[in-house]
Amino acid sequence: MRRNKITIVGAGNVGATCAHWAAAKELGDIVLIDVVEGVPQGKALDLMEAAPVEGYDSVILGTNDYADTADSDVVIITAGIARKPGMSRDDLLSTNAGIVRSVTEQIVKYSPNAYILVVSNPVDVSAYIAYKTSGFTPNRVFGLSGVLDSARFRTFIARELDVSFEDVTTFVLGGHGDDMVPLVKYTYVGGIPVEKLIPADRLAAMVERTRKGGAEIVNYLKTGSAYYAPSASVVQMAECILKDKKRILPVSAYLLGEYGESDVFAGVPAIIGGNGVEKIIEVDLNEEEAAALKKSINSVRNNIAKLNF
Ligand SMILES: NC(=O)c1ccc[n+]([C@@H]2O[C@H](COP(=O)([O-])OP(=O)(O)OC[C@H]3O[C@@H](n4cnc5c(N)ncnc54)[C@H](O)[C@@H]3O)[C@@H](O)[C@H]2O)c1
Ligand SMILES: O=C(O)C[C@H](O)C(=O)O
Repeated sequence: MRRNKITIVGAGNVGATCAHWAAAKELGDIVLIDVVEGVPQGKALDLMEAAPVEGYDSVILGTNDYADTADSDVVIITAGIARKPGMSRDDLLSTNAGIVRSVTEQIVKYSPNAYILVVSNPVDVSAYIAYKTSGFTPNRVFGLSGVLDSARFRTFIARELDVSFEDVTTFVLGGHGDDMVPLVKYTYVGGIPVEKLIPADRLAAMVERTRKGGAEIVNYLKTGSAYYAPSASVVQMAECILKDKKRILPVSAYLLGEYGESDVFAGVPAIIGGNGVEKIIEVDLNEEEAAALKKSINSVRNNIAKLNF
């Protein structure tokens, strides 16, 4: 029997931590690849040497050679630079666009049947680049945004109410930027609408904190951005594909008319299973929410317009 094979491109903070979560969940064998020689090899070996202690059976290979990634089932792209205090995610575009494009070319060459999960920022634009470069169908290329953003919102709500994190469900629409759209009206705590439990002004403050959640961590770390919650989030997306879980998760997906938008990536709720993005779910939005979504998607479009596609 063949094990699942997961390639993680970029062996930095997010990539290495993805390998950690994926191994701990025994999602399959893992290849960690980076342009820097020695780093993926060292981190992969270190992580594999934790296997006897932790009791997982994932073989973890570090490499600089794409031939080792051949026939991957899922590829997670984390390659590129991260922002520092004072920068926006969009400031990363000029560097990361070329990296995502060249990485995608290599992935497609060696793993023509893979699902590609994009993390590198600005993620909605990076996912667009990976999608166009790969030539894959849209269900097979999508990006990390809403799982992370909604995990932040869930965390703030759970701490406010001192309840289990697991009991809070919500989702976030739009691009993974400061104008993302957390949806209070679709937020529940143990099945109870959150608006019945938390006053409107407190919720508004939590929505704002969620929008700036990435920057909050960057301002603490100073040298880079968040990686524990991001890597846990994208590994959950990989798990949904590999186990055909059909969970409804907010992901950055290619829109073909949904929410009135086309030829753009943006965060939307979708069924994620063995066929990747199996169905995008459209929810009712009031005028204010629809306008906020349009604004957020327009900033993704402005960045896409800077690319040569
Ligand atoms: N979408 C999200 O929600 C989300 C969340 C967290 C981080 N990110 C983004 O993920 C990216 C990685 O963040 P990080 O904290 O791991 O950064 P990092 O600097 O720790 O790691 C990036 C790694 O990419 C490698 N790399 C650079 N060019 C490469 C190439 N051509 N091929 C292979 N590897 C290459 C670097 O050598 C480095 O090891 C950043 O762009 C960051 O903004 C996105
Ligand atoms: O904020 C960043 O630059 C990284 C990531 O997109 C995040 O939301 O943590």
